[in-house]
Amino acid sequence: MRGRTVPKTLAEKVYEAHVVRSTAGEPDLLYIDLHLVHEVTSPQAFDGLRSAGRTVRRPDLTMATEDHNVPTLDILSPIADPVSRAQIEALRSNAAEFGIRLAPMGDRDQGIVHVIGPQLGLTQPGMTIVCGDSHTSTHGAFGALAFGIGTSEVEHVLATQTLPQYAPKQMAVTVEGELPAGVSSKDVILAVIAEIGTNGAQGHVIEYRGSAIEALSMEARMTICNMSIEAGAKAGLIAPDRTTFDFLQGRPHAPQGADWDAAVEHWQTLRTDEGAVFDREVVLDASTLTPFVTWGTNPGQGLPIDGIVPDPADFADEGERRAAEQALAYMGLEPGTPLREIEVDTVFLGSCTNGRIEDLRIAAELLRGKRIDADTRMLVVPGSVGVKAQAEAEGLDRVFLDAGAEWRGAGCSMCLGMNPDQLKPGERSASTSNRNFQGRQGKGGRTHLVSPSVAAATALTGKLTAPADLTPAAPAVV
Ligand SMILES: CC(C)[C@H](C(=O)O)[C@@H](O)C(=O)O
Ligand code: SF4
Repeated sequence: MRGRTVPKTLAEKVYEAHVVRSTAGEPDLLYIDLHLVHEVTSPQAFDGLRSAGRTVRRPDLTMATEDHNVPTLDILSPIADPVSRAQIEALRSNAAEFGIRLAPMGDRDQGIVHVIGPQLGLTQPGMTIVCGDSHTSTHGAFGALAFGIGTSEVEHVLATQTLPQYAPKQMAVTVEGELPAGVSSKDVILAVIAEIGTNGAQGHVIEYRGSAIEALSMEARMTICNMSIEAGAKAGLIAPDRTTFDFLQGRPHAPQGADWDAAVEHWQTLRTDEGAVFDREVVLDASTLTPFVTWGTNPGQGLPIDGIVPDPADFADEGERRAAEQALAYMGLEPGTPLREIEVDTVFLGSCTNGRIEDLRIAAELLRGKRIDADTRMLVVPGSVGVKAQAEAEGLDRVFLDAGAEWRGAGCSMCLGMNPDQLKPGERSASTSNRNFQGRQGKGGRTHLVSPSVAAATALTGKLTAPADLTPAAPAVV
């Protein structure tokens, strides 16, 4: 009888293919295929290399960009904030000293680290990808095992191109059926986090699968994988398929010619085996989902937009009740208020969650020929210079400007306000980013996480609004 191999998940396959050393009682040593670097989490790592007299082991597998601190207006003037300026300057001198490719402000490849990796075709199926940034999970949309690391680990990867790791647990999020019109992958992931909580996937890699996931574009898949970390997951991934290969083909770093064919042949094997065991599984019916918005101060405090601000007293769990009380006090919200009645000052369309071309197209379609609410400001910040150029080639910048929105340069921007794009104390935003923590978008700022279409609809009315609310009711049949 032939021996049977144990069925494996996709994440297990990618992990095991990269183990270069495994010893009982010790972490495995994992080979890293791609190391992305930005200015916030790298300065001490380079300092460490320098003081140990070490070099970067594989500069060719390392790529740096400026994103968190970059101004989105007037990028040619010196950065006013001394901390921001120092981080950018440190990255520039470190990249030059250690021979690492850098996309600085003004470069055509500059942008948010998780937007440029896929855009350049650096992100590929089956890879291990790390970055000193929690939203590295974004790259899992290509069937890569991609996760955030700390600054000391950045130093380790720079020096050795490897990382000590323990095998993560496996979780499946299966979404079957068809998403209703106006419901996006952002709503799916907000619904998942609302269901399992911000620690629900702790220690796990999530594989997203099912017919609703397979039907998503790469941009939409990236949005879902991006927020895996907000459910506490180590990483999130999706098996590569035709959609993945079509997205990658022809990109600057994608394999070409015969190498491309060989790569696709290999990538097609990157699937979870029949019978592979997951430690946890969550199943969602796509047809029941609606636009989701958050009302609180963590990404799990979200509800369908048809809902009302919850009453903390209704939470059975003591911890959740306290968290809800604190969240409502910070957010300045009263229990029972319909979510649709919440007025915002600012709409932010951008970030590594929803700052890609498809996100801008979706929002622009809703704004075309209309004016945003007179008391609401809308900031549109493309995720990269490449996304900005593409949007301008399609005339989307005009659509946003004609609607009264601001069209900015590429970067993280108001996602976390490390640059001048911030909320003032007490101001409220509808934001397509991924975190609604206290003070995240500026001290005292209040954030409601939404999808790009809810962001655009909200900009038009000045209140949290679903795109379907804008469509005039169909005439009654006589
Ligand atoms: C600055 C960086 C370390 C941080 C992260 O790791 O996620 C940032 O990108 C964020 O989104 O909060
Ligand atoms: S856009 Fe936001 S979430 Fe993404 S890397 Fe930048 S700060 Fe972090």
